[in-house]
Amino acid sequence: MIQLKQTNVLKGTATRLPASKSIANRALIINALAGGDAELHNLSDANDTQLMLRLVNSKDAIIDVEDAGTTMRFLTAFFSATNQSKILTGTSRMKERPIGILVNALRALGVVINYPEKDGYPPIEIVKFEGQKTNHINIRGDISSQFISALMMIAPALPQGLTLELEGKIGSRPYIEMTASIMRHFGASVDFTGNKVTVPHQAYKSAPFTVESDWSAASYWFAFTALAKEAEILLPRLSLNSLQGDSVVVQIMDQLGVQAKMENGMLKLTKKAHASEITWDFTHCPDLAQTIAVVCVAKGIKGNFTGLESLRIKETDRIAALQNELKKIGGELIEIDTEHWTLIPSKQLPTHASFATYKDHRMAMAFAPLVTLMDVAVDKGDVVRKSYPNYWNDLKSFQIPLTES
Ligand SMILES: O=C(O)C1=C[C@@H](OP(=O)(O)O)[C@@H](O)[C@H](O)C1
Ligand SMILES: C=C(OP(=O)(O)O)C(=O)O
Repeated sequence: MIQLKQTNVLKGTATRLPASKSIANRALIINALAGGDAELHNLSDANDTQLMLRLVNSKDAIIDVEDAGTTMRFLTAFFSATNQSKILTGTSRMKERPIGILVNALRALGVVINYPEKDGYPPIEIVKFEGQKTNHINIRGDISSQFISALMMIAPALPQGLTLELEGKIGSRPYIEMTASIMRHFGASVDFTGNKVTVPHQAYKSAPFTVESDWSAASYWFAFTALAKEAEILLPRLSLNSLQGDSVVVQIMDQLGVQAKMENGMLKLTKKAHASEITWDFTHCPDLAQTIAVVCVAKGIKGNFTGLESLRIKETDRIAALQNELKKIGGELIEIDTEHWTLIPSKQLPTHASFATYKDHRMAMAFAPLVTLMDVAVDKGDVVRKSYPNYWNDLKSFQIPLTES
């Protein structure tokens, strides 16, 4: 349990803001396919990236990805394309996160894959790649973009290359663009236009690469700024012109009372006036939804949200987790229909609250900024290691009294 004492003036620098695990995990896969000798700078110390770093070269027969979605999906494609027979497994939650769409695509390509436990879910057993059977695959775009990114990254290594036709709604599109962009950095030609991705067979080229800071992690500092009485927070190594779709947090938080400006190479966050209601579609930035929901509830801002569907299959069912925990501060997340949610803000905040985290790093990190308004307890605080291992240390550096028990 992490106990935080109310602190409503925040001034300083989040010096340990991590590098993006999404970017790092792509660079690690592509570098391995390129021969593995590129200099990769600023790799994240996040557990998801540390897992990828270790597992991509592992000679073990059983690969445990723990709770890392990208590591699971990207390695499934990587070990398939490189014809390494492996069993990939993970936490009990990972065994509930779907992988059937990716496995079906790999099977169509010519990979023999079995499900040792439940059809459509990890663990999976990669038996062998029998040779490429097709170079054209139709794939749903609405469950997880990670399946598409995984296939794109191995496509140059496939003898016939690969065309992917994305069907239905495409979610998390910026993550697909990010994949294309990092592939191009490593010398690959990729075309992603409309709903079609085309990647010819080709060799990746080794090239030095530096990972940007993580915009999803930065979102929590926007939340601290939005909720504090006074704030001036500096964030290092962030680029406004980012590969990361979550940099859209600048526009969302502009409506929620945060001004963000580049100053001397750092992003400076200060307070400004805010709207009384916000309408936002999270289809392309699902990882920001928890941060924004907490800020809206605490600041009395009504939310009209769409694009939350994929939240149900992340580290936890994030819709259910938000509904439970927002209630504790007087907020309500109401499902209007399968695509629309209304967020009712709090009329009166409590003086203290204790939050469960559901083994989800983003539950812990999204609720912590409430410390600017009340005493906060966060259960199982070490979940942050997935993406931002130094989160609590960064909070301490802002003089927020913190005890662990
Ligand atoms: O490709 C990536 O790095 C990611 C894609 C998104 O997942 P979905 O595509 O499943 O929405 C996002 O939620 C996840 O944190 C990271
Ligand atoms: C959904 C997330 O990660 P993943 O799907 O890679 O486990 C996340 O970091 O919020």
